[in-house]
Amino acid sequence: MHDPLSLLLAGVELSSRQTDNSADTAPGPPSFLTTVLGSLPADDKPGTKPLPNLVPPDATRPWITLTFAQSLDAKIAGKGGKQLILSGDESMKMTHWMRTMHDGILIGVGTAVNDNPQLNVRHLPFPSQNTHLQHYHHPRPLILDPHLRTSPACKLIVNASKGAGIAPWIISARPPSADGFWASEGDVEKVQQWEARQDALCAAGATVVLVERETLHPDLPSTNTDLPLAAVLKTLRAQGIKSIMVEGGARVIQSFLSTAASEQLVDALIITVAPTFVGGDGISYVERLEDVPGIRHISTETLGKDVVVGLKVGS
Ligand SMILES: NC(=O)C1=CN([C@@H]2O[C@H](COP(=O)(O)OP(=O)(O)OC[C@H]3O[C@@H](n4cnc5c(N)ncnc54)[C@H](OP(=O)(O)O)[C@@H]3O)[C@@H](O)[C@H]2O)C=CC1
Ligand SMILES: Nc1nc(O)c(N)c(N[C@@H]2O[C@H](COP(=O)(O)O)[C@@H](O)[C@H]2O)n1
Repeated sequence: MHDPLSLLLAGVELSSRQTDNSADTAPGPPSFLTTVLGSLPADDKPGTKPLPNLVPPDATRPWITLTFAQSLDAKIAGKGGKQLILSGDESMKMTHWMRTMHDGILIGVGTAVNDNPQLNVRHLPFPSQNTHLQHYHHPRPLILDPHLRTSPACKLIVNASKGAGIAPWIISARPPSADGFWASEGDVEKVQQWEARQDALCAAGATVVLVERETLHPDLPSTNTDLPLAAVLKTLRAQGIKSIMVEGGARVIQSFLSTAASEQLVDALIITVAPTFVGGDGISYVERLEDVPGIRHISTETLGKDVVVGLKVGS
């Protein structure tokens, strides 16, 4: 039943991942990554600061690198959203180098709840002195979470409370006013529950960053609770976040790609393709990459068993 081939086809990791404890064996990011995104000035040790050259075309938003790992049949997760480790050791390490290059790392609450990720850089070589967290730049975790579904007991918050991670910012929006013309009795309760979740997250050490909902008809009740990406990015830029690595999941990738088809919102894409098939019941993103205007190939590299493709958008 669980022969190596079926496990491989299901995207299951076959060997245990080893953490490389030598800072000398892998002194810096793979050349593929520096070709696509750039590198730190020679005076700075690799991985210790976000890249200063990641500058967006205008000051209304941060630089956006959209990145994910997919199977040959373009799935990013298994049946029912089961988390799959698609990246091999080498491309996973590349992803961790990429994390050091950005001010923030953004995921949707679907990924936060489903994967309970750490979003740290633990696959990079340990420096001989100093702790991992002190040596490397760790990006600020950013979670798109309109209904505050993130658990106060998730790894991101617990790690930060132990001094072993950067506390996440939960990006949300206050629910529509409970005393407006369209409000119903249930709305009062919804607002109270949202406020209770906000208090619990803040008490656990997270920061809730509020975004104003932008709607064409502010007097009508909104059925779409997705946070407007342009407003999210503007808020984050105003809070000092100059570059963001967007790691998924499916709906967030879809939102960024569909918005990028009409306005420039994504600056670079780095896609890891693992030599495995997940099958028709796996989770995919449905937007078409070719619909993003100005998208162009920059570099491709084989890292272990995977192929990693780097693209850029705009000039
Ligand atoms: N292979 C890979 O590289 C990766 C794979 N994954 C996989 O992806 C899956 C999770 O994806 P998915 O369930 O789609 O969840 P997402 O992580 O994409 O989160 C989606 C949720 O984010 C909230 N949200 C707020 N604003 C927006 C917006 N503008 N656009 C989209 N979402 C918004 C919504 O929350 P609400 O519902 O509360 O309104 C929405 O349901 C998991 O299976 C995970 O393992 C994740 C990352 C990388
Ligand atoms: N690069 C990459 N390859 C995969 O195979 C993946 N499944 C992911 N997933 C993303 O990484 C998060 C997990 O991060 P930690 O290992 O907990 O630090 C996961 O939530 C996805 O965002 N990425």
